Amino acid sequence: MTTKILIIDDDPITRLLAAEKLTEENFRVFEAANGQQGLSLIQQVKPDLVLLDVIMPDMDGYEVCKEIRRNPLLASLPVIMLTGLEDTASIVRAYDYGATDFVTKPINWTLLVYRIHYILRASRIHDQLAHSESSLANAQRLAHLGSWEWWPEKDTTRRTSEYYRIVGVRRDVLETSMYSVLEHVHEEDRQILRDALLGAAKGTAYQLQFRIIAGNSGMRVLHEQTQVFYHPDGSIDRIEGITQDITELVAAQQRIRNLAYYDSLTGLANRQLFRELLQHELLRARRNNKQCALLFIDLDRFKRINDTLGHDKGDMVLQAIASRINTCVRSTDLIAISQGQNDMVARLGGDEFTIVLTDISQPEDAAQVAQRLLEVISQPITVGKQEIIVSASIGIAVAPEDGGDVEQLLKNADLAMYAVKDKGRNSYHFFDSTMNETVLNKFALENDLRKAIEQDQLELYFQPKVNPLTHELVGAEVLLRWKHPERGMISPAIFIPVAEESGYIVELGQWVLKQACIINSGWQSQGMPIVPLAINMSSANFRHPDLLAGVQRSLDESKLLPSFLVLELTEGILMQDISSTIDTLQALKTMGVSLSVDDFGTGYSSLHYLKRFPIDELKIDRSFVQDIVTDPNDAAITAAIIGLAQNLKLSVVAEGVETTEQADFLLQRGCITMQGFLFARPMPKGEFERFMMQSLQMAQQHKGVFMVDQ
Ligand SMILES: Nc1nc2c(ncn2[C@@H]2O[C@H](COP(=O)(O)O[C@H]3[C@@H](O)[C@H](n4cnc5c(=O)[nH]c(N)nc54)O[C@@H]3COP(=O)(O)O)[C@@H](O)[C@H]2O)c(=O)[nH]1
Repeated sequence: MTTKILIIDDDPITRLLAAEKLTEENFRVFEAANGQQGLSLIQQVKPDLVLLDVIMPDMDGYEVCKEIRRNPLLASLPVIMLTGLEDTASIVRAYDYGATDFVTKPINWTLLVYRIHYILRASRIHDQLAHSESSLANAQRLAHLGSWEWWPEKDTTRRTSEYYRIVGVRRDVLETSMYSVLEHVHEEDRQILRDALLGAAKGTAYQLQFRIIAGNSGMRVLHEQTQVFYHPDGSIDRIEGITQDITELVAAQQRIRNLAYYDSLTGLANRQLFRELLQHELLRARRNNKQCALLFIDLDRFKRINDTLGHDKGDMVLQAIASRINTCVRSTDLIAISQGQNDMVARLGGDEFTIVLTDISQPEDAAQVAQRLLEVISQPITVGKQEIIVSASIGIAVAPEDGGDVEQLLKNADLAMYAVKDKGRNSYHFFDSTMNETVLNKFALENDLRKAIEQDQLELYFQPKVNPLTHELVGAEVLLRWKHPERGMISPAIFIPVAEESGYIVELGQWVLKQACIINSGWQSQGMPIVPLAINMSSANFRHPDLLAGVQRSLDESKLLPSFLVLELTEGILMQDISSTIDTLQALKTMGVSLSVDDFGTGYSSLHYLKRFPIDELKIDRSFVQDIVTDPNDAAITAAIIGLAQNLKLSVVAEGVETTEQADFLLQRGCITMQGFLFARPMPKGEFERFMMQSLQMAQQHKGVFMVDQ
C-alpha cells in the first residue's frame, strides 16, 4: 500500500516541489493550499503523514495542528511543521500544538525524505506499541490484574489503571507513595502487607493474599506478587508487582471446600473434615501429653420420625438438634479447632453426630458434656404444628487410653454408643475394654439389613395353610428369609426384632407387601391355582400413615384382587389405640383385604373389643397347639378359641401343627384349617409352585392323608 502524504502550504512552489520529490520516492501526494482545505482533505484521504506550513493566511499551521489533535482519531497522525522561523519560541510552540517534528525552510528535500521515512517508521512502531498496550490493558482487565512499579528509595510509584480499579480507589485520590494503599486494606491484613512492603524495599520479594475494602464493591480479596530489580551496582532499583483480584476465585474455592468438608443440611463439619481434624487433634494431644474425648451421638429411633413425619420434617429435627449440640460445646470455628482451643462438632451422616472435646483434664468432663447434651436434645422440638421429643444415645471414648488413632477411637465410641442402645437408650456410656463385640454385631446386623433389599439378599418363603379333610390348599403365610452374604441364612426371629427396633421394619414390610402381591398376581396370570397370601404386619407398618395408600398401591400395581391378600396382625398391635385401629381395619376391609389375628391367645385381647374388630380369622398360636395332646390347659384354651371363632363367625387356623395327633385333636374340635411342619415347612417360591400343583391334584383325587415329602 502506498503511503499518503498531505502537504498543506499556501506556497504553490513548495507544494509543486514536494509533490515532485515525494512522488519520486513512491509516496502518493495530496495538496491543500490553506488550513481549511487541509483539514477537509485529512478527513477524505486519511493521510499517513502531514507536511504543514506554519505561516499561512486565515488559519496558520499552529491552528491547523491544534484542530488535528482535537480529533482523538488523529492523535497519533505524524505532523511535520514547515517553518521559516528558527527561533526556539516557535519550535516550542509547534510542539505545544502537537507537532511531531519540524523542518526549516528552505527545505532540504533529500533530508526531508529521510526524516519522513524515519517518522513513518517511528509512527508505525508507536501504533503497534499502543495496540499492544491496549491489548495488555484489556487482558489485565479481564484477568482482574493490575500491575505497578515502585521505586522504594523515593517511594514513588507507577500503577496501571486496572490497579486503581482493583483497589477501588481513584488515581487522583491514591497518593503515589506505595504505602498509601495500606489505609484501604482490611485492618486484619494491614500489618502483614506493611511488613511485606518494608521487606520488599529491602530486597525481599513477596507473594501475599490480603483483603481490601474496595469502594462500593465492598471487600475484595487480592493476591499480590512482586519481583525486585537491581542496579548494576547491586542497589535496589525498583519493585515490580502484579495485583490480582481473586475474590471470585476464593469464593469458588470456599464453595468447593464447603461442599467437600461441610454437611449441607446442618452446616457442621462432615465426616471427611471430622476425620482430618480428629487426626490433627490426636497428634496435638499426644505432643502436649493431653487427653481428648470423642462423643458419638446417635438419635434414638430417628428413622421413625422420618417415616412418620416425612423427610422434610426429619431434616428440620436434625437441624434443630445440630444447633442444640453446638450450644453444649466451646465455640467451633475452624481456626480455633485447629489450634486445639475449641471443640469440634460434626455430622457423620443420617442421625449420627460426633463431638471432639479437646484438652479435657479428666474423663468426667466428657460425662458432664454428655449429660448436658442429653438434656438439651430431649427438649421438645416444634416442627410445624407438632412437638417432637427426641432422645439420644451417646458413646464416649477417651484418647489416648481408648484409642490413639481415628479408627480405633471412633470404633470404641461407636461400641460404647451401641452399649447405651442395648441398655435402653437415652443415656451415655464410656467405652471400656470389657465391652464385647456382641453388641456391635447386633448393630452391624442392622446396618447390613439396610442394604439387604437393594442387594437382593431377601426372599419370600411360603408356608401352606391346608384343609386336611379335603386336601385343599386354602392359603399360605408369607415368611421373610435373609440370605446374608457372609453369615448365611439369618432367621427372621433374629432380624425382624432388629428391624423393628431400628424402624427399618417399615421399609421391609412395604417391600414384603409389594413382592407378595406381585408374586401372587403372577401366579394368577400364569393360570396357577392361586390362594390368598397372608403377610405379617408389624406395628410400625400398621400405624404408618402410608398404610392404606401403600396397600392400595401394591394391589393396583400388581393387579391382584384384594380378596387374595390377608394381613396378619397380632393382638398386641390391635390393642394399641383401639379407636384408630378399628378405623384402619374398617378401611382395609372396605378395600376388600382379609384380616387375621396372629398368635391368638398369647396377648391380652379383650373379647369386648374383639367383637368390634372387623376381622376374618383367628390363628391359634403354636405355643397352645404344641402341647394340646398332653396339656389339658392348652387343650382347653385351644378348644375355647375354636368355639369363640365359630360363635363370632370367624375362620380359625391352627399354626405350628407338627403331629397327626395334634391335627386329629383340632379336627375333632372343628378346626379344619391348619399350618405347620406336619404339612409343609416354609418353602421358596419355586418349591411352593410345585406344592400348589401337587396339592391341586391330590385334592382332585381325594385320597390318602395330606402329607408331603419334605
Ligand atoms: N413383620 C414380619 N414378621 C415376619 C415376616 N416373616 C417372618 N416374620 C416373623 O418372624 C418370626 C419367625 O418366623 P419364621 O422363622 O419364619 O417362623 C415361622 C414359621 O416357620 C414357624 N412355624 C410354622 N410352622 C411351624 C411348626 O410346625 N413348628 C415350629 N416350630 N415352627 C413353625 O412359625 C413362624 C410363623 O409364626 P407366626 O408369624 O407367628 O405365624 C415370626 O414371628 C414371623 O411372624 C415378615 O415378613 N414380616
